[in-house]
Amino acid sequence: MIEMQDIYMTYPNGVVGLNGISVNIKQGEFVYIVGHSGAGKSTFTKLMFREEIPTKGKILVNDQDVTKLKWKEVPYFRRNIGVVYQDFRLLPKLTVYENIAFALEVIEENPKSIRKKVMNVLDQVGLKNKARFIPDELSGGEQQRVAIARAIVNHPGILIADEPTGNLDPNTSWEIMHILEDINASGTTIIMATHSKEIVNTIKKRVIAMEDGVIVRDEHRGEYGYEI
Ligand SMILES: Nc1ncnc2c1ncn2[C@@H]1O[C@H](COP(=O)(O)OP(=O)(O)OP(=O)(O)O)[C@@H](O)[C@H]1O
Repeated sequence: MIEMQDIYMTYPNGVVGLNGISVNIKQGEFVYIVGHSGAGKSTFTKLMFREEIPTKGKILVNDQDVTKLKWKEVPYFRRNIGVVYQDFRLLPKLTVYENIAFALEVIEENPKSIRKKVMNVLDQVGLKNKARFIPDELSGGEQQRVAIARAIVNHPGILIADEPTGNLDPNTSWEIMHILEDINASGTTIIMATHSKEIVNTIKKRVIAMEDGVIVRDEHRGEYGYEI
């Protein structure tokens, strides 16, 4: 469960990112965040995994107030949240296997359990045969699947996807969406910021629309609602 209570966020340079947001997202929901560029979508998601701290307001993730976490508590808190980005953000010199294993090595798992988890998650995203490749040897869609595998290898309760199909062609985008739907079907909450009208209007989910740092629409099985 994610609960935001009256959240305001002003960046250090004075730009207002969020201007009074309250929202509840239940475990297992799939939520699209839509809105024009600069509306506050990324800011909204960054607050959930403590990439940013609000200027005012309370954010509860599974009853824990994220705004009150000490720096040393942040890595442990983030184990329950996977994040994927438009530009994949894989480590270019590491293989697919190593990119995913890295996420487990930093939390001191034993090598045998790491191998099992990495191969299982690669199987889940259909990339078992590419474990030894480096990111440059993969298509954009494959790189995004690796990024998703890395994000879910710890079985997080929440997956945040910030424009995960933004760099992909339509066919590849649908493949990524089907992977996200499968992950959601296993109980993971998915929060996805997107500019894709076609995806939002085809795979119907809750839609939160933002403008100028506030929520202007929040609908169950909503529409994209913008002409972009
Ligand atoms: N690190 C930052 N420092 C200062 N201002 C920022 C920072 N990040 C975002 N902003 C500003 O905050 C506002 C909201 O930005 P945000 O990135 O959340 O929008 P967005 O809806 O995700 O946009 P896009 O669709 O282009 O990704 C914008 O005015 C933006 O310029």
